Amino acid sequence: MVLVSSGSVAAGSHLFPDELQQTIPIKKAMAAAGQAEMMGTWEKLFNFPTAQMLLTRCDLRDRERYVSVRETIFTLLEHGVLPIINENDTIVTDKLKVGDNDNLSAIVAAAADADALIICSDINGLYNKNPHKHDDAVLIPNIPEINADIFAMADGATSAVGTGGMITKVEAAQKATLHGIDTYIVNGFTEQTFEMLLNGENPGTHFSSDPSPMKEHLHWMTHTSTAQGEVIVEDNFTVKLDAHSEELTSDDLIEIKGEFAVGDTILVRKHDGTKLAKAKSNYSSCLLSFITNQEDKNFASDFQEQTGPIISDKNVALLESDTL
Ligand SMILES: Nc1ncnc2c1ncn2[C@@H]1O[C@H](COP(=O)(O)OP(=O)(O)O)[C@@H](O)[C@H]1O
Ligand SMILES: N[C@@H](CCC(=O)OP(=O)(O)O)C(=O)O
Repeated sequence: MVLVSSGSVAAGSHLFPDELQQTIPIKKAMAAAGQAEMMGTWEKLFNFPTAQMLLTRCDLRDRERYVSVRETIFTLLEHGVLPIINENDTIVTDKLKVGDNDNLSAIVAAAADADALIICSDINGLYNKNPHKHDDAVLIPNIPEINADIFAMADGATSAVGTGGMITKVEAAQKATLHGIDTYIVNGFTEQTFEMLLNGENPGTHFSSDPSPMKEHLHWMTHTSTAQGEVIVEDNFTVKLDAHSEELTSDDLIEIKGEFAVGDTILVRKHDGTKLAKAKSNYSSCLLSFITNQEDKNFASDFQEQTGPIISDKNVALLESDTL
């Protein structure tokens, strides 16, 4: 069991009673003060040891740090200590944060090789429309596949402390099920929920895991890692996932954007803006820009012959939607 818990901002808010507006610096201070109180509350409820892990997107998008996070989770579990994970709200900026604990929990579930992800909410599960706005909304007990129709049912949050409402929960379910993890959205306020879960019953909405999940490192690249830069390619370019073909050569490149090093994740994007794939770059942005700007095309092919392809087929994750 791994617990991803929100609550630091809410727990710390009473220490800042005169702040009518929760600005970002105030929220960060509330989180710093409230995180200890939140952990104290959990510790009082359990008769076994707990451990705190505070993460940011930076810790998860970097493969080395991600592997280190996994190692700590597994070590804690092996020693009977419950990892309690939250975002490190005190140091994150918009660029560095995951932002909501639904998506964070899906990333953690993937990192922990979880069998199931259980998202406890203030409502029984996903309804066909927001029940706080529509009296005739109906609970959907089983969702075999997440598609645009399912996303269309999900609306934002209505509570003062919730972030994302059902939208981020469906996003989390998509990340987890593609990793082969069964996902549940349940009501965390009722005891019956947990009795049913322990009996192997579904108390809310169950999203079935994908029967052919993505390979672990490709899932990480698609759903956790963020691209450090972009390579812009000709509009007629297609990514071939064939071990014998050159995936990307200098002839296909039009422009290099951003700064990235060897091993960083990059986005392969068509000139018309379409996102094609995320991939691990075997070249730095500096070297790729140099190669792209060479008049002598033989230079690039000679260079690649010795150094190898820009991206290799084993480290390419095709993108199906424009949202990742
Ligand atoms: N289709 C839907 N089904 C159920 N709840 C929905 C739906 N669309 C939006 N919501 C809202 O999402 C809320 C749950 O999300 P959120 O407030 O972020 O919860 P939590 O704080 O429990 O994570 C519900 O209380 C409801 O207002
Ligand atoms: N990390 C923040 C909470 C983030 C958040 O609100 O997430 P969620 O539980 O998805 O609504 C905290 O501890 O206050």
